Amino acid sequence: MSSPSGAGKTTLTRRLLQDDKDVVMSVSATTREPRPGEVDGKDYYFMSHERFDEMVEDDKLLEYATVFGNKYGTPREPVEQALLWGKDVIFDIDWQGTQQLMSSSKAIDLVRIFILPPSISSLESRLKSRGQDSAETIAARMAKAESEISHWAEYDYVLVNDDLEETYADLKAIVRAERYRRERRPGMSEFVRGLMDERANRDVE
Ligand SMILES: Nc1nc2c(ncn2[C@@H]2O[C@H](COP(=O)(O)OP(=O)(O)O)[C@@H](O)[C@H]2O)c(=O)[nH]1
Ligand SMILES: Nc1ncnc2c1ncn2[C@@H]1O[C@H](COP(=O)(O)OP(=O)(O)O)[C@@H](O)[C@H]1O
Repeated sequence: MSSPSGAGKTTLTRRLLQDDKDVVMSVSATTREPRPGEVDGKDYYFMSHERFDEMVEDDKLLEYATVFGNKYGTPREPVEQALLWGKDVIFDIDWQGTQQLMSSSKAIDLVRIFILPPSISSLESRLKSRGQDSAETIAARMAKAESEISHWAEYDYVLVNDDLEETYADLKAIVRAERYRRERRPGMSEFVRGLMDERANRDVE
């Protein structure tokens, strides 16, 4: 899931995590400072530039990018573990990370969702009302919004997060429908074979 900063990714993903036990969050590594209330290991793995570079060198990140002057990356191991357990993983990452996941890791079956704000002025007021960034940081995020938004057409789904309840219902519908895609139902061939066998047996009887 990607969006310009402040469009509502964190709010939406937190709700989905609470509601859906088959979904886990990919907790990113970052060199940015924690915001008030953010918890290390839950919101992000906060770390120095040196530690981050070590993770890159050791190939411990599935993707990484520089956003607003800080580095952000997706730790590989927890994602691979969660997928092995049959979980769905949400990535709250920018367009650069999404492109890298698409091109590099064939093991990850990706659904890309882009969240747009209803207007630029509401984006700004949401960043201000979040009350966690300085005026300078908010200005930098607003300046970056246009370039993030320009990547919207690279995504499978695009949601305009005007009414939160409606957007959340749409997000849940997407997740639900995607789970029924034929290619994600490996047990289905066997099930259908069973149906055919049952039918053939009835012919014999
Ligand atoms: N490529 C990449 N981008 C990330 C990762 N984690 C966070 N981001 C992006 O970095 C940007 C800034 O995130 P953050 O500082 O938490 O501010 P936010 O935009 O208010 O959520 C957002 O666009 C995130 O989607 C990551 O692991 N990889
Ligand atoms: N549909 C919405 N209507 C009004 N405010 C919203 C909506 N969605 C999110 N917000 C608020 O906007 C602010 C930014 O949302 P957040 O989820 O932190 O965005 P992001 O993770 O994309 O930066 C938060 O204060 C959040 O409560």
